[in-house]
Amino acid sequence: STSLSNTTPRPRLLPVTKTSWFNKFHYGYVLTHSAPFMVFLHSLQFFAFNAFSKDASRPPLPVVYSQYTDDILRGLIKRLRERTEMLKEKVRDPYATSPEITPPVTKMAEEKKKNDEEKRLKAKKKEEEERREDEARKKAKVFPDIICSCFDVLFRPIEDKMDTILGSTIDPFTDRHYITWLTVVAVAYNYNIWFCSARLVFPFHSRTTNPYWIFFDILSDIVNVTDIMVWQPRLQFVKAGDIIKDRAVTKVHYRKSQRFKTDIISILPFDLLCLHFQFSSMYRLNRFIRIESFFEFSNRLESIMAKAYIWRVVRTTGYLLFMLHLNACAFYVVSVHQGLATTTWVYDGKGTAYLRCYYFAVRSLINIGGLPEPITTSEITFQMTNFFIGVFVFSSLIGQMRDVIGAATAGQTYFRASMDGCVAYMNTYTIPKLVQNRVRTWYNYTWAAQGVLDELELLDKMPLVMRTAIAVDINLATFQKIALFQGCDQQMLVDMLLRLKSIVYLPGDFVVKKGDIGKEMYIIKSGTVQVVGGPDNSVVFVTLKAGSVFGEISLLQSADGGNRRTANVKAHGFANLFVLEKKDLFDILVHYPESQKVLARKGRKLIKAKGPAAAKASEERQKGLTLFGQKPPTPKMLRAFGGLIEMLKVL
Ligand SMILES: Nc1nc2c(ncn2[C@@H]2O[C@@H]3COP(=O)(O)O[C@H]3[C@H]2O)c(=O)[nH]1
Repeated sequence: STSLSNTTPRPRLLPVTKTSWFNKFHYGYVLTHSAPFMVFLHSLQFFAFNAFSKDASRPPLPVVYSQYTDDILRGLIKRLRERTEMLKEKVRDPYATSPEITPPVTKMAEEKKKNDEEKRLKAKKKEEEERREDEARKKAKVFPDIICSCFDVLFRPIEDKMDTILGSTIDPFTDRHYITWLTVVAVAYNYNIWFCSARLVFPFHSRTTNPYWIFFDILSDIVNVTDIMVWQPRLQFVKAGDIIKDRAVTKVHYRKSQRFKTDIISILPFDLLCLHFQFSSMYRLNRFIRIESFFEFSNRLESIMAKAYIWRVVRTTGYLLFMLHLNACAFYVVSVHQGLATTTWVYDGKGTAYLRCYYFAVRSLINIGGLPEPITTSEITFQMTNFFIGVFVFSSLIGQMRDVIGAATAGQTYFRASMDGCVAYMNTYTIPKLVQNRVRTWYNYTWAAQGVLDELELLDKMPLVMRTAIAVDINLATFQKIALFQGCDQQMLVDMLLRLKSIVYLPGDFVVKKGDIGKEMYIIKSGTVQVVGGPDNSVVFVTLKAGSVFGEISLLQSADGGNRRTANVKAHGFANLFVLEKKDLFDILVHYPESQKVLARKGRKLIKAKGPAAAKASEERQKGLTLFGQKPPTPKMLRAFGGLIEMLKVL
C-alpha cells in the first residue's frame, strides 16, 4: 500500500521487460499463484534492508514486483481520487454536473420552467377571461353578437399586444396614453366632418386627388376601428361606487352601451358602394355620428390641463369656424342650384370656390353686411336663415366665449373688485394717503405671492380629507423642520396645519407688540422678522427666518397668568406668516398628551436657550434699553409649562 499511495515514479528494484498481452496475462497468473512466496521474499528483503541500513529512521523504498499491477492500481486510485473530488464539489454546489444523477439541474433550466409556468398561467387567465366574457355577453344579449365575434377573432392578436403595453384595463380619467390616443381619434373625426362635407359639395374629387382621399379615408377608419375594438372595451367604469377593473366586465359594459351601437353604425363601410357607383364622400356621412368621441377627448383634455380655458377658447373658436364652413358649403350648393354667376348674389365661379364661399359665409353669418341683395326666393330664404342663425347661434357662441374668458380671469376680477371696494371705503372715511398706500401694497403683494386673497375661502367647500392632503403637501415638510415640533405626533402636526391661517405683513409692520396679550403664535412661511427693542425699537436683537416660530412664550405661559408679549417683533421685508390661534393650539393638545409633554420639554429648552438674550436684555435695561422687561425668569417659565399641563389635564 505504501507503493500505491504515491503517484510519483518509484525506483525499480527488479528489472522490468516489455511484455505482450499474452505475457501480461501469464505474468498475472504466475503472480497470483506465487503470492505467498513473494510475500516471504518481500519480508526478507524488508528485514535485511532495515538491519543493514545506515539510517534506520528512513522509510524503506517501495518495491515494484509487477509494473502492470502497479499501473492498474495507480489508475484505479487516480479514478477514486477524482470521484472523491467530484463528490466533494457536489456537496458544495448541488447544481454541479453529476454523471450518475439524471439530467443536470441548471439555472437556465429553472428559468425555462418559470417561463413555461408563466405562459401556462397567462393562457389559463385568458381562457378564464374569455369564458367569463362569453357568459356576460350571453347574459347581456350584446348587440350585434356576430359582428363582435368576428371582430374579436380579428383583433385578438392586437388586443394581446396592447395588454402588455396598456395593461388589461385603463383609467379613462388619468391615463396619459388614453388621452394621447383620444387626440388621434379626435383628429380622425375632424377629418371626416370637415373634409367629407366639403368633398360632398365642392368639386374636390378628381383622378389625381382620389387616391389621396382613399388613403386618408382608410387611415381614419383604421383609427376608429382600433378605438372601438381595442381601447373602448378596456375603459374602467364605476358601478355602485366600485371601480370595475375586470376586462371581461368592462368589455361587456361597453358593448352593452348605446355608444357602442352608435360606434358600430359609424364605421359601417358604406364606402364599398363606390365600387359600384361613383366615388363620393356621401357614403361616409355615417362617420359623423361618432361625435361622442370628440366630446370625450375635449372633456379629458380639459380635466388634465393646467390652463383649461385655453382649450375652451380654442374649442369655441372651432365651433364658430365649423358653422361658417357648413354655411360656405350651403352657399355653394345654393349657387350651383341657381346656376353659377346667374345673379349678382350667387357665387360667380371665379377663384378658389371654397375660399370665396367661406368669405361670403363670414360676412353673412357674422352680420358684417355689405352683401349683394338676394333676388330670387331661394336666395332671400337662404339669406334670411343666415341672419337668424347669425343672431341666435353666433351670439350664443360669442357669449360662451366671453364666459370662458371671464371664468379664466375670475380670480383676478375678484381681487380687483375687492381692492377697489376697499379703496372706495378708505376714501369715504378720508383715511390718510400713507395708510391707503400700505393697504394697496398689501393687496398687490398678497395677490402676487399667493394668487388668492383668502386661502381658507378657497378650500372651504372641499371635504376634510382633501383639505388635509393639500395642507400636508404644502406645509408639512416646513413644519417637520421646526425645532419646537420635532418629536411631536405627526397627526398633531396635521391637525395644526388645518387650523393655520396665512397672513402677509408689510415691511416695518409690527406683528406683536411688547405688553400686548398673546392670543396667537406665528410660523414664518417666507421672509424675515426681527425681535427689536431699545429707543424707537432701533436695536435688533434677533432676526428670525423662514421656518422659525415666535409668539409662543405668552401663549404657553398664559396658564400662569403671564399672557403678555415679552418683546416687539416686526416684519423686516414682506413677511408671509402662518397664524395659529391659542384656542386652536389648546384644543389640539388635549388630544395628544404625549406631544403635549414633548412640547412642554422643548418649550423649557427653548426658553433656556433664550436665556442669554434675556441676560443681554437685562444688561441693556441698565443702559436704558428695556427689551424683555416683563419676561419672567426661567423657573417661573417652567412653572408656567407645569401650569399649562395641569390646565390641559383639567380640560
Ligand atoms: N423673550 C424673548 N422672546 C424672543 C426672543 N427671541 C424671539 N422671541 C420671540 O418674541 C416673541 C414675543 O412675543 P412672545 O412673548 O409671545 O414670544 C416671543 C418669542 O417667541 C428672545 O430672545 N427673548
